Parts: sequence; C-alpha cells; structure tokens
Amino acid sequence: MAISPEEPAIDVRKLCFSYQGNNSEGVSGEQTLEDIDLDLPQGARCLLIGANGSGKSTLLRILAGKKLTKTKTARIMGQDVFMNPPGGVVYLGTEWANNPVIRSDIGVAHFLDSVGGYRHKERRDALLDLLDVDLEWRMHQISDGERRRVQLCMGLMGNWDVLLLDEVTVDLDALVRAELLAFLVKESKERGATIVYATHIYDHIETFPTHICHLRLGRTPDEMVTYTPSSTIMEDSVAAEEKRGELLGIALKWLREDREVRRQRDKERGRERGAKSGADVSKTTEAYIRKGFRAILTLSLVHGKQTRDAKTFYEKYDYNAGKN
Ligand SMILES: Nc1ncnc2c1ncn2[C@@H]1O[C@H](COP(=O)(O)OP(=O)(O)OP(=O)(O)O)[C@@H](O)[C@H]1O
Repeated sequence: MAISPEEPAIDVRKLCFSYQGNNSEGVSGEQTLEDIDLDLPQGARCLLIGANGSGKSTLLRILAGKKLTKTKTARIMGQDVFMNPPGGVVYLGTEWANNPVIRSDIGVAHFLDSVGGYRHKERRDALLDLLDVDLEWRMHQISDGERRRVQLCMGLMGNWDVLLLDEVTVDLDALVRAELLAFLVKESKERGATIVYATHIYDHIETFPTHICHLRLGRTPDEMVTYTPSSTIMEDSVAAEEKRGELLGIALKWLREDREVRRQRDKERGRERGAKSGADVSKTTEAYIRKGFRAILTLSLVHGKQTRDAKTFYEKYDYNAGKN
C-alpha cells in the first residue's frame, strides 16, 4: 500500500471500547479501553506490554477490524480501520487454534494453497524452511507448536504491511522463535513493514523492538517509549549482553505499578460497593422496621395501648400515630 513515508503506519488517538456496547456517540458501559494512543511510524516494531486483562488482545482485534468501535480514531496506513479497512494487515491470534477446520484431516500443502500459498511460492518456501514446516504434514496429526508454525507460515507468506501478533510465539521452541523474530526484524528493515506484538515472554527479545507501549488497565499511561534501535546493539555483542534483562526489568516495573493501581482501584470499588450496599441495606432495613412497627402500632392502637418499643420508634421516626 503506497502512502508517503512520513505518514504513520498506525495512528490511534483516544480510542475507547466497551464490551457492553457502543452507541452512536461512542462507547457505553464500563470501558475496556479508554483513551488509547498509539502512534507508530512505518517500519516500527512495537512490543505491547501489559498485565493479564489490560486490553492487549482487544486493542489488536480492533486494529484488525475484528471488533467495532464507533469512536473512529484508529487508522492504519492512512485508512480508517472501521470505515475503510486497509489491505495488507495480518492479524495472528491464539484463537486460530480453536478452529475445527485447522484440526481436520487436510495436508499442509493443500491447506496453504487454499489460503493463497501458490501465489507467494517463493516467500512460502522461505517460511517453510525458517519455521521448519513440512508440506507433507496432516493438520490433525501435528502438535500445537507445529500447528502454530503452519499458522505463521500462512499469515506471513503474503506481502503484508502491518502485522498484529497476539502472543502466538508462546508454543514455539526457542530456536524457531528466535529465527521468527530475526525474520520479522529483517522484514521491517528491508520492506518497512510494521509490527505490533503483544507478549508476556521477554526473554531474548531485547534486540526486537524499536518501540514499547504500556497498557495499564485499558489505558496508555505513559508516553510510548522509543526503544534503543536494535541495530546499534545487535552488531555489538557486549552492548547486547548489557541490554539483556533490561526489557524484563522495565516490564516488571510496569506490571508491579499496574498491580498496585489495580488493587487500589479494586479497593475503592469495593468501598463504593460496600457503601452502596450498606446504604441499600439500611434503607431496606428501615423500610421493614417501619412496616413492622406500623403493624405493631396498628395492633397496639387497635388494642387501645401502645407498646414502649412502638412508642420509641414512633418518636424516633416522628410518626404521628393518629395519622398513620
Ligand atoms: N468477549 C468479552 N466480553 C466481555 N469482556 C471481555 C471479553 N473479552 C475480554 N474481555 C475483558 O476485557 C478485558 C481485556 O481483555 P483482553 O483479552 O483484551 O486482555 P489482555 O491484555 O489481552 O489479557 P491477557 O494478557 O490475559 O491475554 C478483560 O477484563 C476481559 O475480562
């Protein structure tokens, strides 16, 4: 897709999303994503870092056009992802493994051809080699990791501009994962392809990102961090070694902060709920008491006498027995 090199590949501004629904003005219900900003130049490789439930998958699915939000604030390669979905966007997520079709008795060669493999034979063959995929495999007879490698081959063999990866490297062995990351770095450098990668695995990934983005409880609290360009450290093994663990350190720091913020938020919500239910309970109790005492009052008045309790209640709640 041809756009000027200065234009951002991904341009998300104040994006909001709620699973409870979106109305014509925007979102309604509790927001899963709130005021998300993500601005990535072409050729960027961005790691999305956030705790479980922080909204990484939701954001990636929205960018892939799989979830609708009417806030109209997400553009990829200059095009609105909802109104005018851009081509050249590949989304690879874990839910693919649940699709019964990919566990059926079908050969890998046939499967890849059925999704256009014959059109990209050269890239397909390079990926088969890189991901160590055998065209003779049958999809129902391979392991989860092998099936994942077929998925990656399928997703990456076309000429994509933007790749949205939702933790699909988790079941790859270390060698395939390392080679895949090296391939993606090459794609971004040589073709200007842009990658957003949500992961919880920070091992040996220091040389991958050019940017890191923090999602905290559905928000982007910090400025996006522009990471030290990996080219400078990849050529210098000492620098690369020094860098080892740095990303994990940043991720752990953010995750600890997020946990504190979430605990504080949960505590406040608990207090609010407690106060609300406390208020509800006391109102309900009071209503019952009033009813109960009204009955006693009525009875006692019927019998021509007021009990002491009824009288106390009477006074406390300023009842006028004659009128009640
Ligand atoms: N289909 C759904 N309906 C309602 N709420 C959902 C749905 N899918 C996700 N959520 C909620 O949205 C929030 C964000 O979920 P999401 O899967 O985007 O987080 P994540 O950062 O990808 O988490 P993880 O790291 O565990 O994969 C969570 O609180 C989750 O419970």
